[in-house]
Amino acid sequence: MNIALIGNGAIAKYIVNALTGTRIRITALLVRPERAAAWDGTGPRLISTTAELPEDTQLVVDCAGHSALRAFGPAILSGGRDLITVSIGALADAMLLAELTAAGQAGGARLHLASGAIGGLDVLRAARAGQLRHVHYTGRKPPKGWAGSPAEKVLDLPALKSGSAVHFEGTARQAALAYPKNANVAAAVALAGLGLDDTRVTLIADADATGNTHQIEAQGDFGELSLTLTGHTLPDTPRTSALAAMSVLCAIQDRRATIHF
Ligand SMILES: NC(=O)C1=CN([C@@H]2O[C@H](COP(=O)(O)OP(=O)(O)OC[C@H]3O[C@@H](n4cnc5c(N)ncnc54)[C@H](O)[C@@H]3O)[C@@H](O)[C@H]2O)C=CC1
Ligand SMILES: O=C([O-])CC(=O)C(=O)O
Repeated sequence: MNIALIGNGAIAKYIVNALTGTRIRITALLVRPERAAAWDGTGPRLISTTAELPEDTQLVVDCAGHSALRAFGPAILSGGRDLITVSIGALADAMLLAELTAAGQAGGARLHLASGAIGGLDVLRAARAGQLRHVHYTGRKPPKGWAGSPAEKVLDLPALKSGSAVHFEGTARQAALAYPKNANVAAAVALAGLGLDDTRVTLIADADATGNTHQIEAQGDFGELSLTLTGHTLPDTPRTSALAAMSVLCAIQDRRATIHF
């Protein structure tokens, strides 16, 4: 199978590394123009437009973030290529969601949402076939994991040396739009379950946290779900859980499996 990746950051590096020497070939990395212009000819080819995607590319994988999904997603789908994304919070923008849906329908292609840094989405998806009454997601990271996010406006993150502080409470849609690099899990939980406007979200900076903790509390006709996942982060970034990168790899590998979840 031949795939292209969007992005060249922490998640993309994990995927490139994991796929090296396997039967899944990376045809190109879609990156910002200045990065593509500086390509030295080693490693996967660097390109900056979807028009440059090598013809034999069967699948594109977004590991870059909301702006990249917005910039490249519609053209990839309308061009007939399936797309896997981790930038799930971008779908909180109703116009982008409509654009991606129309592009997929026009091109006969599908957008697959990687499960990302959380588990339990299968429970929520099945549970909503009955009545799902309440879903609350709590995301907890060490202060440095929230650097560059709106948490900086609410808290003095470097000064938080012990204990924890809430810096966001609201809906999953509000969280996803305000925290593009930190609330994709909130959006995934919402899209799997009660939806972006009815899923409650709490985001916490915790000086005592050693990794990123994700909690789901849900109730409905199915019963009750209480899930806590304490994730290790990727070596390149204190912000991103390793499981997010692993879920992308899993989604890619699933494309080749005859029997899969
Ligand atoms: N679903 C989930 O559970 C998670 C989702 N994410 C999403 O994945 C994204 C990537 O995460 P990391 O690899 O840790 O970030 P990173 O900052 O290490 O890497 C992002 C890469 O994408 C590139 N990029 C960003 N916007 C671009 C654009 N418009 N065009 C071309 N290249 C672009 C950057 O230059 C960089 O190479 C995050 O921004 C976040 O939105 C991250 C963690 C968990
Ligand atoms: O990687 C994580 O732990 C979660 C994250 O950043 C997100 O939800 O966007």
